[in-house]
Amino acid sequence: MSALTRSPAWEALARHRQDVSTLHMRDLFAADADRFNRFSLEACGLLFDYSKNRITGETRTLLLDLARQQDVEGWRDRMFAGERINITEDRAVLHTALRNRSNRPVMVDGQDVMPEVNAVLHRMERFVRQVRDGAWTGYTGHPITDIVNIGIGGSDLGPVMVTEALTPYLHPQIGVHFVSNVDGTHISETLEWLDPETTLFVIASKTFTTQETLTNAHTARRWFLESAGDPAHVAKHFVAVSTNEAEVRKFGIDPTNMFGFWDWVGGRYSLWSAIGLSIALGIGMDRFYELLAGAHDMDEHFRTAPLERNMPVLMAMLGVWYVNFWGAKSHAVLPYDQYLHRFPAYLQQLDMESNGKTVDRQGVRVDYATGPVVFGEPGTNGQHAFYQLIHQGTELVPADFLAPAETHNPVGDHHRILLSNFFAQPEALMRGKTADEVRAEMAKSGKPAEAIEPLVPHRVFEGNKPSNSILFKKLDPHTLGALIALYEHKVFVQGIVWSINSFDQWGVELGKQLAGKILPELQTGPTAALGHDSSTNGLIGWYRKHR
Ligand SMILES: O=P(O)(O)OC[C@H]1O[C@@H](O)[C@H](O)[C@@H](O)[C@@H]1O
Repeated sequence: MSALTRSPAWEALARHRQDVSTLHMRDLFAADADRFNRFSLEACGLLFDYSKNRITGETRTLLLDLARQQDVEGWRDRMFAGERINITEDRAVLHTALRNRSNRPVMVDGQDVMPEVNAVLHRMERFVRQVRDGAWTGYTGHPITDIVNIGIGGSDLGPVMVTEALTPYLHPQIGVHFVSNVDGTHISETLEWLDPETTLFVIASKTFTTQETLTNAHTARRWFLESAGDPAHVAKHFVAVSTNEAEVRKFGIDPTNMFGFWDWVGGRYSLWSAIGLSIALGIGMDRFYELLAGAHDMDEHFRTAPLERNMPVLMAMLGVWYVNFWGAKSHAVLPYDQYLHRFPAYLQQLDMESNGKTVDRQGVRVDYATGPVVFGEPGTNGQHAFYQLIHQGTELVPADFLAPAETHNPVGDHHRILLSNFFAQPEALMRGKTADEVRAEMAKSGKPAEAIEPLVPHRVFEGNKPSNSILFKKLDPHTLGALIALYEHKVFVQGIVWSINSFDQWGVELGKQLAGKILPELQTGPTAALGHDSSTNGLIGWYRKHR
């Protein structure tokens, strides 16, 4: 058994889990009129209601004991202080410095990184202003009408999610597009509608060696040069965002058109860096600063609020409660805001790439579950698809419901209808419907008892299904910044509790290596020998016959 599962705080929670196993939230609410007040808090413009969870006051105390035992506060302070807590890559983890609007010095290896951070922001500011004002023109002297961000993973998911979320703030004359997939369909379908004379490509890659991104970037360059002819025009239409100046040069982008960042910014935490350039080009630099300020507010809350009133910590520990003590294997994120439709996909990388680990920081295999499978869709679409399983299936699926009080699109009764669903679903999950309630309801329809009884089990909802509800006034840049940072810190806290390194991603490498070996094999004739297992040989063989 690991030190964690033998630890006093863990064992106390395991015992407590037995004590509360028969409690139903319906009864907890009935017994305590103040439950909402006791289990909710507001910070950074977000109301976080976690009263619809399988918890009592004692559960919260014991969960926070576990957080303290695992030294969440110490690790948090080490992260903010720029210590190299990403031990397998020997790097600091400082996405918080990118949005440190207080400008407090942040030291890495004895050097304050804030002047460099601010210098890049100022360069971005100048460039963004020129492009948005039309002062930056393409090779025929016309202003830029379309931005294409070419990147993948953290160099795509954050920018695309934020750009979608902040659509109401986008420049009316500038379209922002994203190409990530190496599938030629993605770039072909994007370029189809664009004019090379007025298109600006942002090649976003921390390493500038990512196969998908470079393949797409070379295709974009060929497409551009087919019209522009002279490679000297590339400078007006291609900028790079990267930490790797040598590779940027090799690609043919002048470093004066490069926006840098640093190895202490993880890919999935990079939207706050120059990787956010496409966001800033879309919404403008002032709005981008508001996004940073929202995240900074959440950083300050996370850094200073006592654990009992600390939103990311509470959220994280509730996740630990379900994953480790109730056997939950997944977590649903359900935004009741169409603009947040890429939020679950973004969180999949943030959470699953960070905490999808089997060994602890010392490299020892863990004997407890780590990160859950994260999934989600905007409400109400999800309701008409997979909510059935959440309400009546055998799996326990804790869920986060998110919604704005105010909509950007006040059309008729839409927003009230949307919100009535947002309020109803967590209530239904919590309350459920008993067999007697089903019988009474069906009897009202005049059905005879013998017709009712066989249907009762099918119509019963056990209830007691946990959820968090997060409400905010309006989805604006500041609120979105706070919301993203909330989830970043949640994932951080869970990684600390599980004693894993949340900041590497070795698990993505093996597939890349094997694809590198297979690529040349796809060019050889149908009979060339293949050295894989029989399944992989069979699949490649079939492809070679049918291509
Ligand atoms: O920005 P880069 O270097 O092109 O990397 C893109 C993505 O590459 C993937 O391999 C990593 O798993 C992600 O974390 C990363 O965001």
